[in-house]
Amino acid sequence: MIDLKDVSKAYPNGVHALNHVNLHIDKGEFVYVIGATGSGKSTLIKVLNGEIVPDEGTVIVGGVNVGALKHRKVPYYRRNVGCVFQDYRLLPKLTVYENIAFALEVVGMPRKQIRKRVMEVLDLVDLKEKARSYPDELSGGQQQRVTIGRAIANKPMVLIADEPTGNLDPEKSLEIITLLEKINKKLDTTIMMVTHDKVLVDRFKKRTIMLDKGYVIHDSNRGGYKSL
Ligand SMILES: Nc1ncnc2c1ncn2[C@@H]1O[C@H](COP(=O)(O)OP(=O)(O)OP(=O)(O)O)[C@@H](O)[C@H]1O
Repeated sequence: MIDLKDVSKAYPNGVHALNHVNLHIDKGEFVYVIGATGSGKSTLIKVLNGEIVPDEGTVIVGGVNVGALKHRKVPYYRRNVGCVFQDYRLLPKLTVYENIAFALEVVGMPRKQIRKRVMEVLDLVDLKEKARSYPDELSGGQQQRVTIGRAIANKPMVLIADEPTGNLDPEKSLEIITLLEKINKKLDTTIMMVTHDKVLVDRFKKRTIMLDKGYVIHDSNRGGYKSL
């Protein structure tokens, strides 16, 4: 599903954010990406979602050579890659229902189908009763569940979550990881989760990829910090 071959990226200031990264992630895998601040995690996400083009190497996601995409094709590609961020990024003037529906309107889904799909998604993220609420009427955990719902509404092949529990307390973090596991199992969505949360990584063990100064320094299937 995701294939990076010898991917390197340096920023104009000379920082080598990714160095000869090789990764293969199968369809349906759920992997953590960990590493100290500045180790290249966000840059890895950006080469995967087409935000930046690597200087060297190839990035293939679901058969698409992301680095070779023409600029105008990137938005179409992104429909297949759902993204969730630490800071939610919901539209404040739209309700929960409308926030999710909006993601489907922009891809041209017919109104009737949108209604059905949004209700399915609200059920999955367990927020049916909040459909008419606005983001600022929700807790952080609920807002993150809406964001996840919006990211998966269009049934992307890959879901990238950049520190999705970064602003949440341990109990809410647990809810989020459980929801992501449900999506991974039920929909077979490939998930890459960037995290600093040692407790989650140790408790919900998964393949764990560790970056350091732009290099992959560990890649362990056993999961948990102790396995690295
Ligand atoms: N736009 C940019 N221009 C110049 N340097 C950058 C840019 N973005 C990131 N960097 C540098 O590239 C390196 C990798 O940054 P990146 O944001 O990928 O790290 P990260 O692991 O996501 O860090 P964090 O955990 O703090 O989010 C860092 O040294 C950073 O300062």
